[in-house]
Amino acid sequence: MKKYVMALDQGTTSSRCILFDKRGRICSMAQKEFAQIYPKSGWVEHNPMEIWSTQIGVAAEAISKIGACGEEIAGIGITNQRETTVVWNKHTGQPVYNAIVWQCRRTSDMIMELKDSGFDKVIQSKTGLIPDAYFSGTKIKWILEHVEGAKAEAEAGNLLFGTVDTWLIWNLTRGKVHATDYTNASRTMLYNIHTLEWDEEILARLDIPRSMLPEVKPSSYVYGLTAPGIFSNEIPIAGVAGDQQAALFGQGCFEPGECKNTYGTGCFLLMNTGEEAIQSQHGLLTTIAASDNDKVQYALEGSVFVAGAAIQWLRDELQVIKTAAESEECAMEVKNSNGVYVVPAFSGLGAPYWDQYARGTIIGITRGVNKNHIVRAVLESIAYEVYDVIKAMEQDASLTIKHLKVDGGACANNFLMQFQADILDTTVMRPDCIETTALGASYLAGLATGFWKDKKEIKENWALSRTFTSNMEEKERQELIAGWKEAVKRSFGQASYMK
Ligand SMILES: Nc1ncnc2c1ncn2[C@@H]1O[C@H](COP(=O)(O)OP(=O)(O)O)[C@@H](O)[C@H]1O
Ligand SMILES: O=P(O)(O)OC[C@H](O)CO
Repeated sequence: MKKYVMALDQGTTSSRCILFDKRGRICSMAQKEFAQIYPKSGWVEHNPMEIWSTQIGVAAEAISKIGACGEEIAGIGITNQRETTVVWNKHTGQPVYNAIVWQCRRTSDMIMELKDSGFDKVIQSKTGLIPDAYFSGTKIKWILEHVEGAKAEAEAGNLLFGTVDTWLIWNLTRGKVHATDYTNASRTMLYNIHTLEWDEEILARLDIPRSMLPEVKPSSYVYGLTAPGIFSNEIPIAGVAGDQQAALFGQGCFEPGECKNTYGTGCFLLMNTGEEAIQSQHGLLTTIAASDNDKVQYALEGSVFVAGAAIQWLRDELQVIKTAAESEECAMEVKNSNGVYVVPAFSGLGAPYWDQYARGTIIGITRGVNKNHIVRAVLESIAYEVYDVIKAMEQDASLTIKHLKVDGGACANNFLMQFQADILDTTVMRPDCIETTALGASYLAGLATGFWKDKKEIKENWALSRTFTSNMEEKERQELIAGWKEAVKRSFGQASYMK
């Protein structure tokens, strides 16, 4: 009997596996962090073999923790850090270079060239994206231009490209399936989100051979079976979606106007816009949302590059906290940030500013500022970043967001959630299950394999854990926001004059 759906959640900092039951409850979970590689300032890489080994390792661990067997698993849903780029040899399965991570800034100058020639407009109208080093397109170009022999091998049809979902599917099927889903394809900057095809004009401009690209399939669809020996039996890979689109689905945001915000390494606000691909006038992206059939749905997205990563920076680099959770205690020790603002533009700024050359900035330091003020200012900065993207979304969609569904690791922080509600003057709703990314992927797989009947059944699983409502006076809110806007301005363009 089928008891579980297995979600493989390959995030920026860790690989996770969760087994969910029919009611969307977590039955088993295993997680492993892996190495972040920073070869140069602004560059970020992962080892693709470590992505694979940690992901398959946590899958085995989650299964054995509860003594489950392969036969009890109805299907696998894959969800992943998006845009991160892997190129490998299709005969040996060996990557030709490390995975270039979505946060990596190494192709900023390539993007500037595209902008200078006006090609950014072509890209935006076809892909829905605001050209940036964030997306996969220029990362592939960089690998082909900088790895010895890669260009010729790619032209000879020997190299394959994939985002992390594709890399995992390839390994799970031992090279049988080279595919991705609509949501991940829509983050490559190579995919026309209106015609649902790889775009020949953009491929030609970036000099990327079409033969490297995976087939594109719906998010809820049987991609193939795991190869013999991977698990105790062959399990269908039946759901695939980029992590932010999976979270939107996992939160049950199926109708136009419904939105969620995920507080993970970065922060990603997504609003379902149904069959309409709205082009933002305020610095947001148009992207493909996950759906339960082969009919494509769209979403508006505000992508903030650094959120929980700033808490990790406090923990690992500054070493002012020992655990991420300790940031909440520090913030509550002080009444306010004592005039300090932190802009965590470690990887430039994404939505709504899109400044590739912005860098991290701290302003307002006086002699009385202590570590708790700095920690508090970092947490507050996450809420301000979200404020900026919410305001952009409200303008684009001509509506007011009165309730915000949240998820992701950092939404466990009560101080942050309260400050978020204060700054937005909006009710923040935290569900019982904050692992909605994994949950969304499992829903997609469970719908494709008949484990769940329909979206109605899924929606009934959503349960509220806690709401946060605003306690702040309007005057204070406006003063704080004005200070943030000033701080953001100071972060602009720093990398361009510090080269
Ligand atoms: N209690 C907390 N307070 C603030 N940040 C937290 C807390 N717990 C986890 N985080 C942050 O959340 C992030 C992990 O969330 P997760 O959703 O697992 O991210 P990802 O999928 O991007 O790896 C980390 O960056 C961590 O610093
Ligand atoms: O790893 P996460 O959860 O922060 O998500 C990363 C995003 O998919 C990047 O676009």
